[in-house]
Amino acid sequence: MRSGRIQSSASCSASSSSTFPHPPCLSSASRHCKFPRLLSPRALSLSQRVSRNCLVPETSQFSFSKQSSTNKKRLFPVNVGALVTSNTEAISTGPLVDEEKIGVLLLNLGGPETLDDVQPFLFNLFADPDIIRLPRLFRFLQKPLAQFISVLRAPKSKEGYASIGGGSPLRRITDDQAEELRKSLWAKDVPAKVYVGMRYWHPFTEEAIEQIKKDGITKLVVLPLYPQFSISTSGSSLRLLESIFRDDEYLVNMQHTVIPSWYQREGYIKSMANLIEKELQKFDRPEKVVIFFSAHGVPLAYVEEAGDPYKAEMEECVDLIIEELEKRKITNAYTLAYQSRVGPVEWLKPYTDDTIVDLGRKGVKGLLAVPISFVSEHIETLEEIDVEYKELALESGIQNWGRVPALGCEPMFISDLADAVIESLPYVGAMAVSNLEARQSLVPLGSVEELLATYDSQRRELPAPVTVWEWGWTKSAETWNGRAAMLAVLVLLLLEVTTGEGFLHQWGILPLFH
Ligand SMILES: C=CC1=C(C)c2cc3[nH]c(cc4nc(cc5[nH]c(cc1n2)c(C)c5CCC(=O)O)C(CCC(=O)O)=C4C)c(C)c3C=C
Ligand SMILES: [Fe+2]
Repeated sequence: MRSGRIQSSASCSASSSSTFPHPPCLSSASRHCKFPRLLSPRALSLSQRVSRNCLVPETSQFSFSKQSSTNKKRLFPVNVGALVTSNTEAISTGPLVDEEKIGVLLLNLGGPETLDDVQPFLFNLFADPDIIRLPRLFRFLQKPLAQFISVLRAPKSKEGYASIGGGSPLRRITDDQAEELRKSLWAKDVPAKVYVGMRYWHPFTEEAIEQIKKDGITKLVVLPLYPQFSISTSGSSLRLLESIFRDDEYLVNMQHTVIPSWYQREGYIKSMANLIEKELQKFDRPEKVVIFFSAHGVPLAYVEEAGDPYKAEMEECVDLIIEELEKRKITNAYTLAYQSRVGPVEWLKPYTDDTIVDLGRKGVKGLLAVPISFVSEHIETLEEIDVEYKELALESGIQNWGRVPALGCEPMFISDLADAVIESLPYVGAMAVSNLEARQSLVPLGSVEELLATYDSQRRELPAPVTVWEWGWTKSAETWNGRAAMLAVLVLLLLEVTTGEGFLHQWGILPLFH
């Protein structure tokens, strides 16, 4: 088989990435930008607020100098004069002095730690308006609906978590990453505290923020632990942060900046390439193995209707890893597919399961799965890839299977995250508290709200990507009347679940879900 991107026939829908184009906006200039873009090229064209692809020229770096008289350490950004921005307030070019207390807030999803946590964890997930976005009129149903769906899904999810030891390893791994990042920052002379804020389980983002306030942090770098930005992950966490910040006098005055995505950083790309290179060597004939990038999916509407940059960022990320491998003379065939869809709405294609079957049919004998959207082991690597997809691959005629581990605490990766934090420090901007508009929109100079506004400005409702819609949320039902009718049915079902009375109980169906 010829090396290069494999075009799976499973990927032939219009929405697929089968031709693997570079998004037109991702120029080679931006691809070699060493600094995480604060706004994606798409964001740039939409907002016109920042007039470049890369906020920090490659020559830009920090130097430390000690004030001989006071022996106070100062951090000076060098070469910031070369920055071009129409929003000059966005960049704090002043020195960071000892009185500043730097904090780094790692944002992550969170996962149930025990089987009893599964249903409440799912409730939190489905209660998130960035996961199920209801029409404005029906927003009051968000929580009852989340309760209903979480109760329905819990048994299936519990099975999955039971098979990986009774809970998610996410908290432990994220805590380890936070500690390693802290050590790395200190080793680079940046005495920062690192906090973990989870979106759907402990330690919740609110808990992390309380600690940040107690510790008197004055400059905060917000770092979502997702390499690529999605409205459903980093976007959701940022939206939560926005609401916490807006209502709090301390936080409104705290300077912060966000690193929205960092998949293009050299340290991350090289770390991924190292892991792939190492795993390939475990095969008898490494050059024959297809490198199979499997990313967590999102519903297609997120990309096509809400402008989620996730797909474009994912494709560029794969390209960069492949380029790095090619530099090492590793020219295996490769492909990208999307896993973990829930519900009947269309998700990003090609789907991982379809693609595996397709590759088997095409005679591929060796496959190396590379989870690419998340940097910790979790249920979808440990169960979905290691068990379900492996089984499917073997059934499909693929004889040799391997899987690249998640990055976890890989030293080069952690060190690169520390560099990303340090490089972002000059962009930590103050909120103009006196400026009512700024206060309302919580846009301290190119941060949380600016990102949200850019990617998802209209906040349109999206089809709910959840199982409960399977028996009714079809394309033809996508009218207001249809939605209203379905919601009415849901309310009836909800009443039935909560009161224990109704037609499903009469027919003996509903107790199955308890
Ligand atoms: C980049 C990563 C992720 C994206 C994008 C994402 C979108 C997304 N997820 C759901 C629904 C569920 N996700 C669940 C678990 C889960 N999701 C991610 C990552 C992304 N999700 C991770 C890392 C995990 C696992 C955490 C762990 O405990 O190990 C679950 C629960 C598990 C299950 O029942 O399958 C659900 C449900 C949607 C609907 C969505 C986009 C809209
Ligand atoms: Fe998910």
